[in-house]
Amino acid sequence: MNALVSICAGLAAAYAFLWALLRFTQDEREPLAVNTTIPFISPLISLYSAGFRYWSMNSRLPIYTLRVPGVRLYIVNSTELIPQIQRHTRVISFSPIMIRLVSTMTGLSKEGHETASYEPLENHGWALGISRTIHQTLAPGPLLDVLNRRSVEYISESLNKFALGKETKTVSMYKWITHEVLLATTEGIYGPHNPYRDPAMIDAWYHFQSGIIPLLVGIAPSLIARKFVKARDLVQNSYERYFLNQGHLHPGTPSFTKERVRFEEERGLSTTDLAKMETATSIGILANTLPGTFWLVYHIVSDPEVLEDCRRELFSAVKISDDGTHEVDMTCIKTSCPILFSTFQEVFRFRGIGVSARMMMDDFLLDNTYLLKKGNIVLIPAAVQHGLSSAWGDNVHEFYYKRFIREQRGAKSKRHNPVAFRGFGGGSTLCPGRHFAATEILAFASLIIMRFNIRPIQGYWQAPTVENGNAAISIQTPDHDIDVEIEPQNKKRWVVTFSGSDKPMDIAAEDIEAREDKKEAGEIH
Ligand code: HEM
Repeated sequence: MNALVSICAGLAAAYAFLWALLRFTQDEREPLAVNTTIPFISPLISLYSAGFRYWSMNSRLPIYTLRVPGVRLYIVNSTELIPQIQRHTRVISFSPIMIRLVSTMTGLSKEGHETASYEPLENHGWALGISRTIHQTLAPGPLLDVLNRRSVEYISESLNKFALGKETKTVSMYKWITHEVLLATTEGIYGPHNPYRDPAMIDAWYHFQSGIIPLLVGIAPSLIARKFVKARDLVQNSYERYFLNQGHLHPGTPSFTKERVRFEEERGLSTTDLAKMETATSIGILANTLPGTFWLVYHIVSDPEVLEDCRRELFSAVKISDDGTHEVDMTCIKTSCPILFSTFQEVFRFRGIGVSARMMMDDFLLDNTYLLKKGNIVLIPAAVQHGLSSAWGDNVHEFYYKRFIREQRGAKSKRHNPVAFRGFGGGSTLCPGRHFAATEILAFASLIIMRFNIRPIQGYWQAPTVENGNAAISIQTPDHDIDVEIEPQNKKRWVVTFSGSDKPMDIAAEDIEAREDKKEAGEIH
């Protein structure tokens, strides 16, 4: 009995202490602290149990604080606050977070970590320098065209082979699509020595990807995340062989890879650390592109109206010669298929759940109202923006494939606020791979829907649930696969080309703004 009383008294004292600690350390100018029933613990329980749905459950306040052990999380819901956060890149910075993520996830050496941590807010430091190199080599234009062309060629050749032989094939749709796109992406990015040509590397990568969160926890990974460490080491060893064999220097390897490696080597990074860095980069390159392609194909083929509209639009861009050869330039598809492009954007709105993270480098009064304290973290969950009826209308919770077509809303009606579209993040860390990924995903989906009929084996389409997704990925992943029959529509010969273009697509708010600025300056019409 006495023991029970002592335990209860101890718990009550601990609770009172935590309550007082939270209350007296929370400045009243800071965003309101919520979920404080058990101070510092309740948010962890809620986040663990609700997963990505937690953010939408708390979307009423413009901004709020979650107090968790050791740090405050400032969660931003208001669309109006987002540009203000993205403008102040020195005070509200991504660089320290990026360095920590890369270092912890990959087990970078001490010297590698020092190199990566050098001057994180300055242009000559590693973080901003590598980001600049990546953005330059992935910007629309000739360098990106090389990358896109190789991926499109791979997709076209692979689908040609797939269409040969047996009339109808049965596949697990998610597994098949992600495998095709993984190879198309990495063939483009790593050139003729692509390490993913080895099936063991592919297996190891999938395994590593599923363990990012345990690896990021960073506490004794070789004990608590043993199997993921093993998979990560296999991926790293494979990359190390690629660099030692100078795969990155092959003339068929694009500037995106060449220039990044040159930048890292100039900073004295060892080949082992280079391979570790590349292991982290592989997540950015692949983890969202694979499920993104699956969802686009799924949302088109599972709805006869969407399929019909997209097919009609796509076939108007195909040239059919006298012998029946079908010829298509994927560059035209990007620019002349507004329904398909709107469906693509709707996929990333409807399925996009990324959370942009920034570190407070100093105290800052946001919007002259909210005090954000140095050393804490700002989070912008895309799921909140994507679920705002104020931004998207009453049908916000439906998949509406024509949502992004401007004419759809009438000439006079207002376009949706592009800032509320966060499928590719925003601000200084807006995904630089969006144009590459969009081209590849659109090319794959286009060829699939033009060349094949896809039917679910169970006789009807049922959207997979998405409860067990990977918190490190910016888009939902299906909990189970869908077995489908794929049948070629005809046996015609297809010639697929990619002529290239330096014209960016209107994917993010920043793309639209840049185009409108150019129009105003008379540079385009
Ligand atoms: C459908 C595919 C993709 C999606 C949905 C996606 C999404 C995102 C998101 C949400 C961010 C974070 C932005 C922020 O924090 O505000 C990001 C950043 C980034 N993405 Fe992507 N991404 C995709 C494909 C790619 C590809 C193919 C590459 C490379 C070839 C790439 C490279 C990067 C890099 C390097 C960053 C960090 C940017 C920086 O630090 O400046 N992404 N991406």
